[in-house]
Amino acid sequence: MSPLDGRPVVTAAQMRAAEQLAIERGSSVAALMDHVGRAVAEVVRRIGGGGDVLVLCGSGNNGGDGYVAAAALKAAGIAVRVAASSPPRGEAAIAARAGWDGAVETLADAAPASVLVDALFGTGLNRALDDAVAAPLRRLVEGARLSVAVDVPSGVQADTGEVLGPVPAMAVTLALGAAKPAHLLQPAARLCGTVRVLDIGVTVDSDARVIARPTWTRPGPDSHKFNRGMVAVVRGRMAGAAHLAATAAMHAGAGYVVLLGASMPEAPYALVRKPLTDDALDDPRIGAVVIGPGLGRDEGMREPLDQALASDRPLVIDGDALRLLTPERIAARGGTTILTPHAGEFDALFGAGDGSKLDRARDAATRSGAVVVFKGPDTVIAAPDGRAILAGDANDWLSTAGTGDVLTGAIGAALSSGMPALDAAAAGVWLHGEAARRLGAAFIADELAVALKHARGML
Ligand SMILES: NC(=O)C1=CN([C@@H]2O[C@H](COP(=O)(O)OP(=O)(O)OC[C@H]3O[C@@H](n4cnc5c(N)ncnc54)[C@H](OP(=O)(O)O)[C@@H]3O)[C@@H](O)[C@H]2O)[C@H](O)CC1
Ligand SMILES: [K+]
Repeated sequence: MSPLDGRPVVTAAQMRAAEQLAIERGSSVAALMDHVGRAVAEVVRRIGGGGDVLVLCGSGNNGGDGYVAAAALKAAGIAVRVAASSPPRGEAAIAARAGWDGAVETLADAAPASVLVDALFGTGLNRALDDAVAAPLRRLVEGARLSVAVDVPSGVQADTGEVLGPVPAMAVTLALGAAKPAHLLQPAARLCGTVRVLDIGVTVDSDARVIARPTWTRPGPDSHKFNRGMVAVVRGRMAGAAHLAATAAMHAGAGYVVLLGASMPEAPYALVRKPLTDDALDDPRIGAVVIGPGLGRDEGMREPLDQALASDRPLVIDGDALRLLTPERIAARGGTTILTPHAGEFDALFGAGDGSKLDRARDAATRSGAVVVFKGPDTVIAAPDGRAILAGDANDWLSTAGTGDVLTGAIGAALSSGMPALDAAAAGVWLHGEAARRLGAAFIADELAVALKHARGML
């Protein structure tokens, strides 16, 4: 059982393919199910505190895992009961059911136990839970001290993170073999509780991963202000937003941050202020140009945006600037570009779509040729080559003005240090998330920008 950080994220189809490969190499569905069920039982035994257990089993292989787990718990001396929504159907699940020598109660009649194991539906969920399942599931979860979902909470669509029906929140979810998008994407992720990956003896790989603590070198004896990273932030109509981004870039560890479009010195004096002259972006030491926070969407702001797009410097584009662009225009730029849209900006730029957030972010990255940071309560970072990084579990208190500007600045700092774009975007998202976690509640964006330094100090 291990935490999610840096682990592959696979769809149900990818998981089935990995399972198929394991079978071709000599395993079988029954052997995998046996492995899974025993591993689930071991975790439940460890975290269940010796309490009695009720295992809910569905008709498919998720239910099969449940029967094996129940038998293994019983063999370990735990008081365990089983209730089923319907009889097992597949060969392996039928065999697993046969390995359980106790009674099988109906869901509607089952009494709660201190530990509930939800093995009703996993990656095979294909429609909303009907009331005959949803109502007892809720009652039994509410009646339990601890609820553990096998693979995904039943009612959660593993690939998209959609929640099909009124699904109760679980305390722990044991992701089998690898994380699925639903463990990171909202609204499903909120229902998973603590997610741990359970090794099931199947090798999985994917071009999507869970965000992990970044590798971001600290300053050394050879460091100076320019080789630590120089960030140029273009100021627009709302000076405060660019100021927040610039402050964030400084506290994320950039060596030199210049605010372009301002000339009067004011605190903080470490922030260099210069006018946005025609050659302001030509300085080859600039490692990242940040444009968009508080830029303004009026025609007058097209000029600085054109200047930024025309420069050969790596670019981070946020906020208002995203409203003045098209994916084709960004793709035509060439060079390194990172876009940081929230849902409204994303829809305006790429169109509203009905795919999963992961699919939509990937599609946007392909179309724009940019790394796309599709931010929100869950954040998907996608690169044009198909790689993706998922960050769940954001602090809800981030839903306040200016926190997006801080993220843009943090990403600018990472990019200016010379990291590849996807890594820089992920480093900024990680730093931002960690700073917010440390601040706790009701913080403001100004504090978040400063708190980046504490998160940076952890690296
Ligand atoms: N991936 C692996 O390596 C392993 C995974 N295991 C476990 O298997 C499940 C996936 O099992 P699967 O049998 O494909 O699917 P489910 O158990 O999730 O669902 C079974 C069937 O249930 C029906 N269904 C779907 N949604 C509903 C609903 N809302 N209400 C009622 N019934 C529903 C559907 O059948 P239909 O014919 O009725 O459409 C599903 O097919 C995975 O999550 C793991 O837990 C293995 O144990 C081995 C290794
Ligand atoms: K389940």
